[in-house]
Amino acid sequence: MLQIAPSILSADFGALREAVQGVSADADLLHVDVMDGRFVPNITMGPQVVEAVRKATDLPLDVHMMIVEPDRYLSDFRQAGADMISVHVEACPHLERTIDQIHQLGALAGAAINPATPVEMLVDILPELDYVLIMSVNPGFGGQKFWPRALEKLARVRDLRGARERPLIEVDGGINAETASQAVAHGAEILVAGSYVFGAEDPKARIQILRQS
Ligand SMILES: O=C(CO)[C@@H](O)[C@H](O)COP(=O)(O)O
Repeated sequence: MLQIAPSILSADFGALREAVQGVSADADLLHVDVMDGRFVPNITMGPQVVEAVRKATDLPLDVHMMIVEPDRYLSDFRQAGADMISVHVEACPHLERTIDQIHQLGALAGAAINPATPVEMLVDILPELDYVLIMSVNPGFGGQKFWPRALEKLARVRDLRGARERPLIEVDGGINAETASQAVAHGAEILVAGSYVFGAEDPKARIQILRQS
């Protein structure tokens, strides 16, 4: 079943609780973008924000770590309420160990890859992943244009997975009504959407549109 994960990066941080509660009945997950100004050229939120969001909703929190040395912070984010944690292949020299650490903490583990990173990097670790996060923009900012070649990458992950149910396939960046349909047709099962949902007058209606994809 298709899951919709609004990204709070595009929410009004001055009214974050209201923004989160406004989508909680309609979304399946909440996506939380953690950026450090090193792995990506932007700085966003830390465990305190995750803790505040945790108190505002019962939805599973899908924390996307766009940081160097994520191993140092996994436990903090898990304690703050992260249910799913994805780390970047490009930031993890010992990805298998990092994924194992996430599992030891009791969270679902995902591997995220930038547009320029081939999905083949994941072949040997695929059976250990709960989800793969295909970036369809270069990470760092909301509101960017969908990178069409991400579609081939989604299809390649689906092929690599074969008949197995896991890892689930998540896509993030530039998702709107049109790109959502294309992404789902190529294998996406979790759609992350920031500006399309939180930039709208009626975020709930936008979630319903994405669900039709
Ligand atoms: O990780 C990121 C950006 O790096 C995303 O999660 C953004 O939050 C998606 O924003 P939109 O492209 O949907 O506006």
